[in-house]
Amino acid sequence: MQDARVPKPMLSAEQAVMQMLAEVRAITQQVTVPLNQALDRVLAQPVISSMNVPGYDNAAMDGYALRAGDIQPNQPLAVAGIALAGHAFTDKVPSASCVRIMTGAVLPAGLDTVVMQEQVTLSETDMQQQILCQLVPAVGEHVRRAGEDICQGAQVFAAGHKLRPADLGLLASLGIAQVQVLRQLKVAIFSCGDELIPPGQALPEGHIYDSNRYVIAAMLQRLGVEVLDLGLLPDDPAAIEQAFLRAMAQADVLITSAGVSVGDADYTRQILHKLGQVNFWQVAIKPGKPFAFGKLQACWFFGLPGNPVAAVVTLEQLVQPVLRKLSGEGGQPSATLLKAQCDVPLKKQPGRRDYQRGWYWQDTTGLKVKTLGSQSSGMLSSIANANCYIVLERDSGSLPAGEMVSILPFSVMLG
Ligand SMILES: Nc1nc2c(c(=O)[nH]1)N[C@H]1C(S)=C(S)[C@@H](COP(=O)(O)OP(=O)(O)OC[C@H]3O[C@@H](n4cnc5c(N)ncnc54)[C@H](O)[C@@H]3O)O[C@H]1N2
Ligand code: MOO
Repeated sequence: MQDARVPKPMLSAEQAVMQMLAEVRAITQQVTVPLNQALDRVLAQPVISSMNVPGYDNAAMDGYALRAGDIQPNQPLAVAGIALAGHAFTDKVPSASCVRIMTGAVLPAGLDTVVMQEQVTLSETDMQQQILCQLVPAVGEHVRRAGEDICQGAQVFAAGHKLRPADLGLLASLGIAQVQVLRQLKVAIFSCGDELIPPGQALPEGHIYDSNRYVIAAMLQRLGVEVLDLGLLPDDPAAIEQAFLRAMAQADVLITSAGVSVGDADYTRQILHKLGQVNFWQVAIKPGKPFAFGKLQACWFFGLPGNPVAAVVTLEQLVQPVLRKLSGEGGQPSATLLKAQCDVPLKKQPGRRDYQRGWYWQDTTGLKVKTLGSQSSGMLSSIANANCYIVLERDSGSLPAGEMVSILPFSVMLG
């Protein structure tokens, strides 16, 4: 067993993430879900379009469909009929004629151009309507061509794509009513500690409310995984071991918070060593230094630090990429660091990369950011009131107000 008192070399966040990513493999089981339940699900197979979208040439504007070559100066075109969306227009259109057409209606055979109704002068003689074009249109103007959005046979999405709201619309536009996706990753969570009380109950002296379970469950929901909440446990080895065994039997992943630092009163560490292989790491980030990762038979284990903000930061920055890989997500979005001018001085000690909680906004001179109150890793208000991290690299010390700093807007897990 490792001796918790022996200082370990600190890993960078990138090293920790790379080591974990190298170990895990994506789940492979597939399920079929109807489109209206497919949001945030990961495609198990590529989607190939079996049709053109649009399926036919149609009008992009309300106006008149015509042959551009028929337009001669001061020569009106006779209106030969009307083409409405959803209704076939089958009449042959004589030369030097046009058809009144509505947006989305099929372009009548032989015609090649639509002129907006605002750009024609309409007149009527002997029950016959006719138009005079005010401008000479380019051939094909205001016509949406068959297949110009999506071509029959084209790959629309690759396997591993996580479906977003617009994607569901696009699949619907192809007539796809259900999709083959990977089953959801099942993530068990629990909180543990004699000092913890569930919200809604009276708080005895020397106790705090269990907040980590609520933040962690909500962040996991945002990621689109299935959450198995095993509740709040006392510091009782039998109860903790039972919860571990349940997670191992029912979940792909177990995420706990607390018990990963050097304190004495944690049975968690002993039980983890008994049930599987778990490494206790020191990661050079603040907050979030103590962190555990390993495997309990077939169940991956992530031990987040107990301090609430440290739990949030490690879940978002270290665990999120691994959960995305386990869920089968390909081409994970890389976090985009932005530059902003910091309105306030920042306190920092060199040694770890800081994820200070900040609020950024745009003003006339560019992006600005400020911290909001204390940066203690026990204070959830520091993250609840923030919309980004101010990322200060390992070697950096304190900074005066006015410096340009790197900011990392919150990911979907916190946004
Ligand atoms: N001597 C040292 N002490 C500590 C170190 C260290 O390096 N040397 N690291 C500190 C850091 S950094 C962190 S972070 C914490 C992490 O400790 P643990 O993960 O072992 O967690 P605990 O000590 O059990 O709890 C820490 C803190 O979090 C509160 N907590 C725990 N669970 C919850 C919950 N579900 N909801 C709300 N709050 C929770 C707990 O009451 C403690 O206050 O260790 C430092 N110590
Ligand atoms: O993880 Mo601790 O301070 O870094 O809260």
